[in-house]
Amino acid sequence: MVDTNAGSFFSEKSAKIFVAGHRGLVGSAIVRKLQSFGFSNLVLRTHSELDLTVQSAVDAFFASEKPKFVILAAAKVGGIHANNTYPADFIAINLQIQTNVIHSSFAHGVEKLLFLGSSCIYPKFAPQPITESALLTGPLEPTNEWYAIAKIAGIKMCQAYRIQHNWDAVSGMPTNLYGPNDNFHPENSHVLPALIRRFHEAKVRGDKEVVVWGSGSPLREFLHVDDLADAVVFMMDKYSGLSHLNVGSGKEVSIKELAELVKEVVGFDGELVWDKTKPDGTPRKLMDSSKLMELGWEPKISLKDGLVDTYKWYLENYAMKQ
Ligand SMILES: NC(=O)C1=CN([C@@H]2O[C@H](COP(=O)(O)OP(=O)(O)OC[C@H]3O[C@@H](n4cnc5c(N)ncnc54)[C@H](OP(=O)(O)O)[C@@H]3O)[C@@H](O)[C@H]2O)C=CC1
Ligand SMILES: C[C@H]1O[C@H](OP(=O)(O)OP(=O)(O)OC[C@H]2O[C@@H](n3cnc4c(=O)[nH]c(N)nc43)[C@H](O)[C@@H]2O)[C@@H](O)[C@@H](O)C1=O
Repeated sequence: MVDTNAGSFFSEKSAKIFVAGHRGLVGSAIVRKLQSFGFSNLVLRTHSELDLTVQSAVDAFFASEKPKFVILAAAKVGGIHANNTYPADFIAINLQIQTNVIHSSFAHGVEKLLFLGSSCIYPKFAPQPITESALLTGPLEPTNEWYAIAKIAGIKMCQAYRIQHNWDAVSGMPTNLYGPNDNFHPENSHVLPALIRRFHEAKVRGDKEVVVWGSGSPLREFLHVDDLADAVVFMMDKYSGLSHLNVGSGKEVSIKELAELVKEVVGFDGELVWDKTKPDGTPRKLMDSSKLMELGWEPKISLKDGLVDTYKWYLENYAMKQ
């Protein structure tokens, strides 16, 4: 279902847009993309200025700012270890943030909201490539089911408000993302930034080997965050329907292939050692993003180019400060 309201976003470059989570990997890329298109009235709040888990503060913010559009890129986010270690945080914080932001957006007259979920919403053994219709057809991957349940609730909340109130809330489900402003924490980050940092630090120290988690056999689909930001702005303009939409590159690599590529880009010339005591997680999660692609969006940045760009960003902005 595609609504007739679609297509007006680009004609409203001075409309007030609240980008929640604007300092994160995704939020910062969305801000860059909106600014590059000439959107000039962005409302931004850091976590310490506005804690989105506090319902009264969120409601007061919407009552006074009254944004016209909302892009929800604030969440408790992390890789396989963080999801597996802090399940209470992942379910509770995400349910709180998204419930507060979605409800207050509706209550204070926001015209359109875009919610971001993740490919982990799908069953662990969903048929590949995964279509939107695979949602709620089987058990989830245990390492991230708490986060996935919160994200599924977010999709359903957007759908419920559309059905009951005819309100324009849409959901995008990105695949594994990477790029500038990623989280490079050694344990809590996702695989790609974790490996950039580990290979870089090993190169600097002159180590002979680098430890990589799991068996190396899981397959993952990676998308550069600038492509995701392009999809988000595209959806704000062109999409207004009940179904969530997958946002992926359509290309997958094994973790072993990824590790070899990061090793090459960073210039580490030692060996890889696999720590099989660490979980592999989902064996494969390639999404079918044809619904979004048929509307006219396409990814542009290859994994190799994106990795080179992200390692450059890491060297200039992160490694320098350690
Ligand atoms: N990274 C990925 O690979 C993927 C991400 N996504 C989705 O994209 C969205 C953004 O993720 P990403 O950019 O990677 O995450 P980041 O951790 O990089 O950024 C999250 C942002 O949310 C803010 N935030 C967290 N808690 C609160 C709070 N209580 N109040 C206000 N702000 C808060 C953070 O602020 P602060 O840092 O100050 O706490 C930060 O700016 C999420 O919905 C995520 O599920 C989906 C698929 C893959
Ligand atoms: C986006 C997605 O991200 C999470 O799911 P995930 O795809 O499993 O994420 P990941 O990037 O952490 O791991 C991918 C693979 O890579 C392997 N791996 C090797 N070495 C390291 C390593 O050093 N760090 C990490 N994190 N993983 C490593 C790791 O063992 C796994 O096999 C969800 O929890 C959830 O947040 C979500 O939606």
